[in-house]
Amino acid sequence: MSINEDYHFHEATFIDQNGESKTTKIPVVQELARQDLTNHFPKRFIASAHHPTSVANTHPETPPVIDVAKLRSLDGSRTAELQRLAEAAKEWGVFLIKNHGVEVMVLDDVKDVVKGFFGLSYEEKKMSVGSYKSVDNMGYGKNFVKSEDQPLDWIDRLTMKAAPVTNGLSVWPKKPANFRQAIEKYVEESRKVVDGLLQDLAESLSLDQNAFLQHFEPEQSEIKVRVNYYPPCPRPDLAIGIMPHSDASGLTLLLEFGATGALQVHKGSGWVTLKWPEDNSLLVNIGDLVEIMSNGVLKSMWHQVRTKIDVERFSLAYFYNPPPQCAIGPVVGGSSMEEMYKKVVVEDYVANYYKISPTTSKQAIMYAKVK
Ligand SMILES: O=C(O)CCC(=O)C(=O)O
Ligand SMILES: [Fe+2]
Repeated sequence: MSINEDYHFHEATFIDQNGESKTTKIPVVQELARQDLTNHFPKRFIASAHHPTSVANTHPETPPVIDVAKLRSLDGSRTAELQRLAEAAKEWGVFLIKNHGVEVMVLDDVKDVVKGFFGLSYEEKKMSVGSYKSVDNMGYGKNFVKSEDQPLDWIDRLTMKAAPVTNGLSVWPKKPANFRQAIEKYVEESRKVVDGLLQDLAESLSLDQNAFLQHFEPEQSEIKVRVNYYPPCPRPDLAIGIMPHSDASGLTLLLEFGATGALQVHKGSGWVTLKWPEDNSLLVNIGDLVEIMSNGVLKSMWHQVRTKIDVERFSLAYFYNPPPQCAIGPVVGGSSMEEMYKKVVVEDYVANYYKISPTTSKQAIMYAKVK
């Protein structure tokens, strides 16, 4: 069987270094993965030269687990849990939450519709999903593609704007029929969780409880939902699921299922593989915008996703941002701390992030740093 004819392509349009608009075709990884690639792994997916695998630690670790029930309790356990939260957020930039209050049924429905969507044929997926024209990195199959020769991620993805609700931009899949309903229910429930965590994080840093949350105006704040599907990969030594990046969000809430032990965070001098049981815990990571608001006391997480040889993995990333026109800057809470970041308008920050990404190091945040 020829490896050139039996899969479809996504199209990605980008502006090249000469300012010209280019379109490149990206294989649908889910279909590519069904072929026997052992002896001719496609060159465009070889990322190992850029991201050597040897630096990863071989013993996966479970990130700190924060008990949201304790954070909400009225007894002494709240203070101790706030302290643990501050340590986790500062030391890891990422933590798991349990007892978060999002119901198991809601999570199960999300898992079902996501699996259902990726279970459709390519034609059905395309027919089921509308398109975002000229909106960066949104829609089905779009990726951080900025050139013909960059290594491609071993991933198929679908990104939607879940809030504010707009009629002009809609890529909600029509199949499975309850896709939108299931994700919107999850978004509604998770929002309470992330709003609470934004307050807890501020409080844990001895700031006013609403120091971060005040920017997340309920009607205009943005929630993007990205569904990631990583098919089994015959060469995890060569390909990467998502290349290293930080998220251009305030907070990101991540649900993973199918497999664990693929997300890696950069900690200390190397990559740490994160592994956790599929027990409906959710992972929270600090995004660039909270790094700015916290004046760098919290650091957005530099992370990447590895591929796995024998199992497929799914994740759903929920990116929570203040309204696009909102200006954010460091909250130093009356302390004498020098401001290390400038005030930035959220949409300008995000536009710059997409303009320069992908990057090989944490560069996007430089846009907001005081030189
Ligand atoms: O799949 C994951 O674990 C992480 C996904 C991610 O980093 C992203 O979508 O930005
Ligand atoms: Fe990410």
